[in-house]
Amino acid sequence: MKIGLIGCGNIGKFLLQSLNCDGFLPDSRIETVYMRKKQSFKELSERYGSHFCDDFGDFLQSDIDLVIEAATIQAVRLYARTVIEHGKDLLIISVGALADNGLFKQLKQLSELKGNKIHLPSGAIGGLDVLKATQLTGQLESVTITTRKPAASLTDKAVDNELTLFDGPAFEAIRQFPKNINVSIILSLAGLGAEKTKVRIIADSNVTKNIHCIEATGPFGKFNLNIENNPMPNNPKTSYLAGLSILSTLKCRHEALEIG
Ligand SMILES: NC(=O)C1=CN([C@@H]2O[C@H](COP(=O)(O)OP(=O)(O)OC[C@H]3O[C@@H](n4cnc5c(N)ncnc54)[C@H](OP(=O)(O)O)[C@@H]3O)[C@@H](O)[C@H]2O)C=CC1
Ligand SMILES: O=C([O-])CC(=O)C(=O)O
Repeated sequence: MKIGLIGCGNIGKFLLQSLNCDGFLPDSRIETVYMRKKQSFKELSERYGSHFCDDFGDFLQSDIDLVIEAATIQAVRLYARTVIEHGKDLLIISVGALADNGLFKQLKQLSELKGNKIHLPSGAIGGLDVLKATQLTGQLESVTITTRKPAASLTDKAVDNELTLFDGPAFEAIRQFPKNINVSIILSLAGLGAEKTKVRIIADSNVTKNIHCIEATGPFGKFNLNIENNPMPNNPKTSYLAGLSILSTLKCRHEALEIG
């Protein structure tokens, strides 16, 4: 699989290391990277062996089948449509962009029309299989996620113990915390939507992990998931699992046997 990557931050570099250097998926390689900081091109291309460019047209013209977005919600807004229009599959990790229902529908319709796939990895959480199964059969009544991160990842304010920064629906949570609560939108897409999915965001001066606690209820029963993620070394806001979930999505793309 020939991959194009948008964004070369924390997750982007993790993917370059995993695919191009460590060879975790032997048939997949990041061929081209689109990024804005031209001054790092030489060093990065020597380290990872990819072609780096700052012209999006050149990026799309390069020999790639799938584009991974690992940048920002704004980058999804800017580039996702064009990527699909050019007949490429697309993997989005800044999935909070899809809280915008108009954009979500547009990308879905466009990919159906072009015969391309859009992949939305589970990111820093799990349990989406449970939500999808129960939602499909009308068995899902409520979904809540409580996210607790080290205080400095969420706020500049001094926090003594813990401070609840947000308590409300997912669509508003991602508007206020676009770099910290993408998980609430993948949860919404799998379950009850961004208006009915409830979110609490807590800045905690006592934790070093990114902790997500999910609770779902309905006639099917009750589901609880508590995940304590180690953060990535260079961006404590982002959990290591988010990067791992992209690798897993890539691995499953063409497999004959599907688990979960
Ligand atoms: N779905 C999930 O569960 C999770 C999602 N995320 C999301 O994943 C994304 C990546 O995370 P992470 O790698 O940690 O973030 P980083 O901030 O480490 O890296 C993002 C990179 O994207 C680049 N970038 C920003 N805008 C653009 C653009 N328009 N075009 C090209 N490059 C751009 C930035 O470069 P520059 O220097 O040019 O600004 C930066 O290097 C974020 O949106 C984050 O919120 C993170 C964790 C979990
Ligand atoms: O990485 C995490 O734990 C969650 C996160 O930042 C996000 O959902 O945007």
